[in-house]
Amino acid sequence: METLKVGVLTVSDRAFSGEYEDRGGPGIVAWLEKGLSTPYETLARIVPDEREQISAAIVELIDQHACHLVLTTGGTGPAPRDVTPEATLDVADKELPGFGERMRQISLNYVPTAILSRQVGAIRGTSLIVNLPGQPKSIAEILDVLFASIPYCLELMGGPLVDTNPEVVVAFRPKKK
Ligand SMILES: Nc1ncnc2c1ncn2[C@@H]1O[C@H](COP(=O)(O)OP(=O)(O)OP(=O)(O)O)[C@@H](O)[C@H]1O
Ligand SMILES: Nc1nc2c(c(=O)[nH]1)N[C@H]1C(S)=C(S)[C@@H](COP(=O)(O)O)O[C@H]1N2
Repeated sequence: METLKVGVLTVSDRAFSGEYEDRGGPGIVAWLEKGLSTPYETLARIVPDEREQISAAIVELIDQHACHLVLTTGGTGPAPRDVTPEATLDVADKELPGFGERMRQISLNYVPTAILSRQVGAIRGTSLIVNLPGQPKSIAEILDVLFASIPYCLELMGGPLVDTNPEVVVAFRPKKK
């Protein structure tokens, strides 16, 4: 049985330069540790808010390291240097608009500024890319709900069977006819 490979990409000028310690990448890894009940591996990268470097990191994680899922954090807002959604779509074959819609809907339960995130979900080849905001607390706020739809998405894309810890989130799979 193939093991799920997750690319974890922090997009932050200040975490990249060392001005502050990255809490985004470790926050995603910590969420996977409590949220997943099936085996997985993670590969983490940090890049500054530079469109080409973000795209290159996504391509490296998927094309060279065969990540089935890439979770990014940061750079989704309206600030001039926020370009993660554009960099994601630059290297995507298809967008999955429901991911952005659902994530903003979830986040509105926490902050009115949820609408400022331009985060997207997209497909490159047979891999799923999901943008999370930069606020470290937003990672669990979103994944605790959103991850219900990710295992079935990975399955439909031909990826490994992934299951979740039901105390965190229950993976939804439609019943077979
Ligand atoms: N990787 C991270 N580690 C720790 N805190 C972060 C990280 N990314 C963002 N934050 C926090 O969340 C806030 C909002 O994130 P955002 O992505 O908008 O960052 P920013 O203000 O554009 O700056 P930067 O790109 O330098 O992180 C930041 O101001 C910072 O306090
Ligand atoms: N769940 C959740 N979503 C959130 C937030 C948050 O704290 N929690 N912050 C919002 C804010 S303040 C901004 S500006 C946007 C974009 O954040 P980013 O530029 O750090 O990606 O995400 C929004 N989405």
